[in-house]
Amino acid sequence: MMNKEITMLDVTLRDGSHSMRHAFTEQQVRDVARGLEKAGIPYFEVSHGDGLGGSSLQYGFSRVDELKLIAAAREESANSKISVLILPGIGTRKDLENAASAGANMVRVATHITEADVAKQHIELSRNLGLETVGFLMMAHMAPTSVLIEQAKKLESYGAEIVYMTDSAGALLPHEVTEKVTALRENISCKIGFHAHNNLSLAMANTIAAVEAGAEFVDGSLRCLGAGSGNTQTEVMAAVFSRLGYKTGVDLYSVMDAANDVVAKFMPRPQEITGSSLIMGYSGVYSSFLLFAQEAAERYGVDEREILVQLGQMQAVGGQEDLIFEVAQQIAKEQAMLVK
Ligand SMILES: CC[C@H](O)CC(=O)C(=O)O
Ligand SMILES: [Mn+2]
Repeated sequence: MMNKEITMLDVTLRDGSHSMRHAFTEQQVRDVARGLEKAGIPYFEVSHGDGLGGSSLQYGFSRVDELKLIAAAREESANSKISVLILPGIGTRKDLENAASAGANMVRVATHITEADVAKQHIELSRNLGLETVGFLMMAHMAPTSVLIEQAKKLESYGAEIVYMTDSAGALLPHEVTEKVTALRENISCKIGFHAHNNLSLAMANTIAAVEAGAEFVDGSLRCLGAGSGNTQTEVMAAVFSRLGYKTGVDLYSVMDAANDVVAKFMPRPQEITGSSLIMGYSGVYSSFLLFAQEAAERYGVDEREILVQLGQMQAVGGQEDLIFEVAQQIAKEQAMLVK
């Protein structure tokens, strides 16, 4: 039986920005965009890893201005729609207007799982600009399903047309995804999306669980290029959903070519599940903290896993990147006291 449709959204050029230390060149973006367009990927996202306006000392400076990258991607894609991510408090109304002028069709307004209230203004603006509008709830493992539902209802009431549940830490297990997406399906009427990270090697399994429970939009990245161990692998997802009898509209060989002939050629390291990214999934730490934790571990001579475990215990959230260095410094101090 081949009927059920799902919509794939590729985040290589946004979540992959974390893994690239925000150093995408215009040529890389053009090549990936052309590959995704050729493969028939219906949506792909282009922004700084931390969303519009993310280029900063706190999150890392972009090598090339994201508006230039969005405009370049637009030139390469006639059919694929371009999404941008925005975190209220980082990206401004002006950033959103500029992204729309540069060619964005969709805006995903991202907040921590308990903070949907702060998305209202950006969702309303996005709707007024005529953009497809998504509410994107991050770090979903940190709240019970009742809170997820309450927050999703808020996003829907502000005008979100799609609500995403985001496993930012790659910490959710398949039965938890099933339970949460089922509850979303029963409680909101807009479409549901799911975004995974592969820190526990569960991104594909969790994405299947989400779709079987009612998600219609699913994120992936080519060769998993994304924060932590990366995302559900786009080209694998195209193959798996085809085997499961879903229609994606994506051409398998072309999307494999984009992954292997384009992205694999410039990615700085393979997206493996290392000791650290495994701990991120295990302890529930924001995937984009990975490279910061590695840097902090090196600077203070401590085990990066210790830093991540403590960040998990502290329930650190996005925006608290400076905490990573404070925690590393504290661990180093404690270790020095023990030696004395
Ligand atoms: C910092 C934004 C973040 O990378 C968004 C995202 O993809 C996630 O929470 O997984
Ligand atoms: Mn992500």
